[in-house]
Amino acid sequence: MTAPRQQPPRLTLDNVSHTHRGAGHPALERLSLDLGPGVVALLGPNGAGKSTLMRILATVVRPTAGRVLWNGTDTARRPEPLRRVLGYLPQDFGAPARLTAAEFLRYLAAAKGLPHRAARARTAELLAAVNLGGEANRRLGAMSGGMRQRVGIAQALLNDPRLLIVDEPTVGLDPGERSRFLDLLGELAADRIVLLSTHIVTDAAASADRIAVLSGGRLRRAGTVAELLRHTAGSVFETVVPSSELPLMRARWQIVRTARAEHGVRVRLLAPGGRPPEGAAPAAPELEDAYRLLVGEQPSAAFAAGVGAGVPA
Ligand SMILES: Nc1ncnc2c1ncn2[C@@H]1O[C@H](COP(=O)(O)OP(=O)(O)OP(=O)(O)O)[C@@H](O)[C@H]1O
Repeated sequence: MTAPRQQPPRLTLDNVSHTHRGAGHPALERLSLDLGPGVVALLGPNGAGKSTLMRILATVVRPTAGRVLWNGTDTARRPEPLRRVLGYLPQDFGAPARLTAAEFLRYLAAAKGLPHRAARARTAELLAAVNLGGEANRRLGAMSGGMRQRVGIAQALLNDPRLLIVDEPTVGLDPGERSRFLDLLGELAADRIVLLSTHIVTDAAASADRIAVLSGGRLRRAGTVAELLRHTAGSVFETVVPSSELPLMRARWQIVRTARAEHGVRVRLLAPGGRPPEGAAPAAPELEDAYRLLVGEQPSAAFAAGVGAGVPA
């Protein structure tokens, strides 16, 4: 007999706003999103509202307006259905350095009420799932950052969550650890919603099925990488200028990046709907371009007022 299939989880944000007590401005404003299984990256700069949103979704704080629905149930009125199936890896999960990976997981399993034998079995299963089967007896204090983060994921999986929230998980990991960790999130997302917050565009590009770009408490756009790139088509240009012209370029256009070139500086810039610099060539958009366009930091205002007008257009 086959086990009955679980309904795919569904998380709906309906006009969610939040103003922290005593704060002069909202941390989140009228945010709406509908999420199913897969990795979703919340991508935004510092102060965008990512942590506030994650704490609302983890039912730690309530939105001051709007609703969050877990499989149709309002999580502010009835948080238990979501809490039962929630896994959370905060930025620093306070790994106790003296405990081994297995001791730490067995301790948490016992705290969640698992009997001794079940806790041992679950610990072994989870360490294998995060590719740490051979490291069960290594102390957390003797692990690399990437290994510790995988233990962090293992603890978040103890209750086999349907919603896994992971806050800025790749900070401090080297490139190899980072990519292994992001691959693991992808594997875990087959039948779960994995919500990853990050300000690193390449992490979002490498791991996410969908990306929600947040800045200033507002959802700027959500979609697949392809959808975000389509939105950016026709706005990205590259040109080479003498390095002395760079400040003026910055005053007039949003610069994505610069690189030294043989005869000056290669500049990648955004000119949405406007005029690119004379001689600039259109470039195929990348996620970094889409993100910068959506977050929309403007050319330096100090220059833009006057000096920028001197740049040849
Ligand atoms: N407890 C609080 N009280 C008052 N204001 C807060 C509080 N927590 C966050 N804020 C403010 O809310 C806004 C959003 O902050 P939040 O921490 O959610 O952003 P973030 O995207 O997670 O940023 P970071 O990447 O820096 O953690 C910021 O303006 C922040 O100063």
